[in-house]
Amino acid sequence: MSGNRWVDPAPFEGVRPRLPWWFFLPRWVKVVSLPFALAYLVIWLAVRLVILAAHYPVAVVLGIALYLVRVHCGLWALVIVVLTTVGGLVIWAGLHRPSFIRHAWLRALTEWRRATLYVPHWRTVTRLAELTKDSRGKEFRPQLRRVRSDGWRDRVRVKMIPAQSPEQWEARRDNLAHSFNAKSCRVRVLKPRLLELDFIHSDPLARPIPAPALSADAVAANLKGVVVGKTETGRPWLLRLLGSQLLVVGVPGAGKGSVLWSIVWQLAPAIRAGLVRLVGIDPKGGMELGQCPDAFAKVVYDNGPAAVELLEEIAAEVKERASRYKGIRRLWTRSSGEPFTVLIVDELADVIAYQTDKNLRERATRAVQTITSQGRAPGFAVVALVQDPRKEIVSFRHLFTTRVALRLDEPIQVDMVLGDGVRQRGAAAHEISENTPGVAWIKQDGRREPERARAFHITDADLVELGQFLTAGDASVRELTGRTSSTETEAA
Ligand SMILES: Nc1ncnc2c1ncn2[C@@H]1O[C@H](COP(=O)(O)OP(=O)(O)OP(=O)(O)O)[C@@H](O)[C@H]1O
Repeated sequence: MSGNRWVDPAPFEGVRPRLPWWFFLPRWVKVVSLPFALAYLVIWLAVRLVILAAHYPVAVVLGIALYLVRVHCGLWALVIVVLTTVGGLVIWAGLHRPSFIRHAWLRALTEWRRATLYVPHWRTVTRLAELTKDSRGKEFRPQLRRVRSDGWRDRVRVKMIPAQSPEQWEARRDNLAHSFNAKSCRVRVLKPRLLELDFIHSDPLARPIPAPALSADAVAANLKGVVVGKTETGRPWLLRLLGSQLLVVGVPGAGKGSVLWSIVWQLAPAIRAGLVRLVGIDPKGGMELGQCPDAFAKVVYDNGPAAVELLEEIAAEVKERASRYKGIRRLWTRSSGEPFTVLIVDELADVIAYQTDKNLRERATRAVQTITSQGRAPGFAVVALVQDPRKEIVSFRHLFTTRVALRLDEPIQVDMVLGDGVRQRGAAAHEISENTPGVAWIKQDGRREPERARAFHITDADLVELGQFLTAGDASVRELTGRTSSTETEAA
């Protein structure tokens, strides 16, 4: 007050303390509920301990064992046990490295990364990346679940908060990768509300993968899963040819040739036995397919009338076989007695888009469309290689059920090849290094998750060997190359 004038006091701006609801309960209610509250607390603590032991089994078991040794046997016994354990681990690693890495090293690494990286920073990172939400004074936080380290990547399971979508996590892949010291991060949906984040630390496909020995067993060739390389998880990269059409896209030097020759390499025994027939078109004058012409029943080194006629011939065969199969079989099988036909077109754009003659262009496009759309059942597969995935170049990309994106220049090209949303799930084909030709992202129709893999490195010497394998008998190939096929090794 100044003089007799009333001055309003400043409004109270402090945060009133929020007391918990049970504080206002009558005293007798509190006394009655106390044993129940204590029992609940004990159960909660026990559950937390079990969860802790499940997340850190190695540390918990080791810690308890060492503690018991120290208490019951003394300090020297503890030192001896520690030295013996370390010695045992070193011997194990020396004798059988893969099992040591799998059962000891990766388990320890998992617990280390969880304890030192993900648990301490999870709350801060999710808050700063705006993946948490405040509602009515309550914070909703995504839960950090199971962590598994594979060495080159950490798989981190996350339970999303209500009303959150995987896209929100996909949009923050880079933020998460940097926050957890990883090179990149991928988001996979395991089931509703449960995600798995892959934090990538190194590239398991950094080294070229040599071609395996040529198999002499023609029947072993599995057209539903031709092994053309290795995936980043260490499994074989299987490409489906039977019932599938394949589009391989990559900038010059991305390694399209290695995908193409890896397919031919694995089909070689079946080609030699007449179970599979290869037909090829190489508009680059034979620069690619001319390296092993013996693999092909028919091959044209041009994009002119001869190439278009070959395409039309195959299209006519597709229709003729399809009409014969009608009502007899729904999908080609070996018992049909006719060879499975693989049409390989190196640089498809030269045949259907860059063709100067409009008439030839339209005829070629029609024929390729017929083969890709109707060839599935009668046993025809197209393996089309192309550098430019734009719609103007290949207007019928959707007809290819398996799409392989090797190194590309721009993110938009990845979307064109693999389809919308696949890049956001981690398939960053535009980020594949120039130093790793043959590395690709693969998307198969019907499978949500894309796969990353590297094709075999088929060298010029391998192509010479392939040519000899296709024209000569096994013995001469062995003499020439000194390699033993996998089936022979098994037989031995
Ligand atoms: N899987 C692979 N592993 C290791 N090196 C590879 C692999 N694939 C290709 N390379 C190497 O990369 C280079 C380019 O490969 P390739 O010629 O197959 O690329 P491309 O995409 O077919 O190029 P272009 O479109 O110009 O024909 C070659 O030197 C080859 O030896």
